[in-house]
Amino acid sequence: MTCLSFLCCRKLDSATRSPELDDELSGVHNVNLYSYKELRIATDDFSQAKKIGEGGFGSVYKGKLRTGQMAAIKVLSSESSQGVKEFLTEIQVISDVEHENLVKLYGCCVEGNQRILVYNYLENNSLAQTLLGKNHSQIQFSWRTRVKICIGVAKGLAYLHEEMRPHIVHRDIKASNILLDKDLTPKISDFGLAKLIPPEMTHVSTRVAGTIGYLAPEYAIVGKLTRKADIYSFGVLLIEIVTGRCNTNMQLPIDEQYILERTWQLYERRELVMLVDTSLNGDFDAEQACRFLKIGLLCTQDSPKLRPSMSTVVQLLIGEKKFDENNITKPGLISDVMDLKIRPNPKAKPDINNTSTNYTSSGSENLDSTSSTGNFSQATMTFTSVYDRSN
Ligand SMILES: Nc1ncnc2c1ncn2[C@@H]1O[C@H](COP(=O)(O)OP(=O)(O)OP(=O)(O)O)[C@@H](O)[C@H]1O
Repeated sequence: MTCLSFLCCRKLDSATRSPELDDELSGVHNVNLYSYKELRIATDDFSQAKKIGEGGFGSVYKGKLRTGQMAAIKVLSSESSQGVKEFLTEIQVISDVEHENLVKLYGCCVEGNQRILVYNYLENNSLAQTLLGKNHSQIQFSWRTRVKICIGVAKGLAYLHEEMRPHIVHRDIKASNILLDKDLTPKISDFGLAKLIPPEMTHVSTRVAGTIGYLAPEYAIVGKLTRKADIYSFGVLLIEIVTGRCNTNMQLPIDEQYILERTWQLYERRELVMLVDTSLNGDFDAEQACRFLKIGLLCTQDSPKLRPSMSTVVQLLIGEKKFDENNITKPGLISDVMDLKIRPNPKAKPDINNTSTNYTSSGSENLDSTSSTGNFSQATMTFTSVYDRSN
């Protein structure tokens, strides 16, 4: 294990490293550099038995490091040039980040074609596989635990948005990116899509990346990225945690398929309490649960200006601050990939080099938009919208 800032002094695969990669790495500090050999030993040669997950950019293995620490070892798929970019972004972004509700990056491995990230191993998997993937988990998510998870995620995001300089927008807040440690403390993971927003800028224009179902309308349609896009995704996640269901479920009756639409309907009928996860068997604080659902609606307002900042969300969740219900209007909703094709921004100028809509899945799940389960909506996607003018 070597400190990455010494990398340039070592003739480590310099023949196979691009000058671009060297450039990117020279700016990265505070990250340990692991040899491929150490990680191969830790994972029994990346054996199936040690594999714990598969994400959009590669496979994840569990392994014991030489120090005795358990680690989650994420091997980037070697064909993906986009993956290398995500890899470098992830290192740059999280090497400086330390917070109870953010996954800790121990270090990385850059040898030959290998790009590997080494994280703190979290014992209790992701919210997607536990809370929302009910059949595969023994974990009981009591109301207290859910409150702790919602507040923890909100604090982690508030830290990225407001305490980090430059501000960090995560861009892919969703249930599969919230991991749980042995005490069910939530940790936000997967910073590969993160974007840094310098303090003087209000937003950056970017190729859209994220997960349908969690995407803020203004970001999905014209690629305008601000912290408010994460706040929208957090609102969707908050409602998922209270209700115990995925944001999209095509197997439900038509007016219940999209969780935001359903939440709005029941809010208007003053019947929000009916949405709370029935597996709690009524063992929850109804006032608090309805407040959380209303905060979810506030976070997912169509106009980004109407969404509260994350530090305000934390205060609202813990009851330190109150909100005016008159401020809640119908949430914005992107329900279908097709929406992205047919709703261009009339003010934006098209880029002549980039006039087609190009959806590239980086996820491992079924991206067929006719899928009856609606699973496509939970995979991370990157796509270039018609009016994208950026990177
Ligand atoms: N630090 C970790 N500790 C324990 N398990 C982890 C850790 N990181 C990832 N995993 C497991 O590996 C799986 C894949 O993670 P990864 O971040 O690569 O993709 P994802 O977020 O599920 O999907 P996508 O990249 O398409 O958004 C996770 O769902 C989780 O089960």
